[in-house]
Amino acid sequence: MYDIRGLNEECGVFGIWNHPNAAELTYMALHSLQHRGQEGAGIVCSNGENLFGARGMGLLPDAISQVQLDSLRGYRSAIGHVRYATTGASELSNVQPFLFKHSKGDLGLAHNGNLTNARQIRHALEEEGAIFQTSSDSEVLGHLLFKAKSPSFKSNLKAALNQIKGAFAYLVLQKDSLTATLDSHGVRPLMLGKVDGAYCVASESCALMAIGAEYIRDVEPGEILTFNDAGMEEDNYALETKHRMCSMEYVYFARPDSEFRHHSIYNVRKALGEQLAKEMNIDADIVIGVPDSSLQAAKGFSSYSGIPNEQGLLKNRYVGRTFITPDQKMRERAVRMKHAPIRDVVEGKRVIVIDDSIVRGTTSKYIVKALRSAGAKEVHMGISSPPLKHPCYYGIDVSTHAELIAAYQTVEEIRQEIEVDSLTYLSVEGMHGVYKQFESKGECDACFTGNYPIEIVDHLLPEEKEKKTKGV
Ligand SMILES: O=P(O)(O)OC[C@H]1O[C@H](OP(=O)(O)OP(=O)(O)O)[C@H](O)[C@@H]1O
Ligand SMILES: NC(=O)CC[C@H](N)C(=O)O
Ligand code: SF4
Ligand SMILES: [Mg+2]
Repeated sequence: MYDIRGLNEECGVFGIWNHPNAAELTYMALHSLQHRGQEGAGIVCSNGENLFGARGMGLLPDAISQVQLDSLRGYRSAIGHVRYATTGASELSNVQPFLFKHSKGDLGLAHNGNLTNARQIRHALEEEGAIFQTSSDSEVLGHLLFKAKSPSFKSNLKAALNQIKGAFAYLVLQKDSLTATLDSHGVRPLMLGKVDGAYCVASESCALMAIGAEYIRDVEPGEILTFNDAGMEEDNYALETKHRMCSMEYVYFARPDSEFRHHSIYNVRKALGEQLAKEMNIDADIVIGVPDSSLQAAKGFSSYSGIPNEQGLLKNRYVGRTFITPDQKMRERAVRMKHAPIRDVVEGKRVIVIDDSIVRGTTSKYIVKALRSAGAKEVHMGISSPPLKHPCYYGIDVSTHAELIAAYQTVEEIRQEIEVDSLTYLSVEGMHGVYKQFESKGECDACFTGNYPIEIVDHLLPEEKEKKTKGV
């Protein structure tokens, strides 16, 4: 299976404590997080004594059947997960939440992110006799928790969290508590909410809205929230914390109706477009966005520049993931199926087309050709994020160096390759400036700058990533 999307998402998690419809609400919330992962989904529930789970491959309705969901009805606490693999193959054993059966008590585990020292820890644990059930990085936390000696779960958890490195929003379900925790840099989003008096947490606030929950606040870097029958306990495990929220969450990954720090992603993307217009001094007749994720940036570009915003491209919403071979020719065909120009809108016009990113250049190359063949007089391209030059090790499948066109070509070379009249990327400073306007306290920008905020211990070698991408 090959995914024609240029950028792949990165898992979503949801958890709820003490609600009579825990499983159903988790299912609904996962539906709203489906854009974050389409390879598999699962739910683990607690009846106050034991844990039970259902999981499967594919989109949520394929992964969890009505019969399975019915079997989880009536349990009062649950965690759920939608997966896009970053470490470990795309197969059922790696679909989360993981459910550990142990004499110390059952434990459910759901993780969004990617650990950068999982291989090292796993190797050490295997040397001591541990037997792993999956090839996923996420499983190591479970082993560290069961191996710990203290009678206090909290102190075992803190010790384990201080051992793992990387990006993580982890949910841990036990018979008497639900724990939510974020890595010390807060790379992945996690939101706290409340519905009918029950606490819940979700990767994005759109999932809270979907179930009618109140969105209370964002979970902070290094924070541990414990929910049990006494309420919510706020704590933290990290000696040092920094805010390094993933820049690409704002640019592309999160749903536009989601809010970070109570500011909508919609408005952030519009502001990215405005900032791009400030930096891109090109005159044109119309500005169009590449649907869907770049429509807000195009709106922002238009409102700052005064150039009218039109819908010049139509997206076939039924083309997403396709089962095609990963050669360039088929990829190009798939992109052609996905976007169609509207001739009446672009004919005879000087067009500025806005996209949020260029990964391999497949989308932009096709779109430029398509706009020209529909009669566009000039085609200028504006990208509402800086050039993607480095892979991501923190839970997003931002390709290998070899697949990132900006890793080995200058902006002028890319301009020539995609055959566009001009090409402008948003500056790194411009991007951070926009996030500041929305009360963000600091962001990761490693895929643009190569400045990785968290140590990468395991170093997934480019060749290995290549193999993974090709499903070898
Ligand atoms: O340079 P490329 O390799 O073609 O990748 C870049 C494209 O990938 C993403 O869109 P994608 O098609 O994944 O999904 P979207 O419809 O959500 O924008 C991104 O928004 C760009 O349009
Ligand atoms: N994208 C993610 O957050 C994936 C979680 C985990 N690293 C996995 O591969 O399953
Ligand atoms: S490297 Fe890029 S995609 Fe990965 S967490 Fe940092 S900003 Fe996000
Ligand atoms: Mg796109």
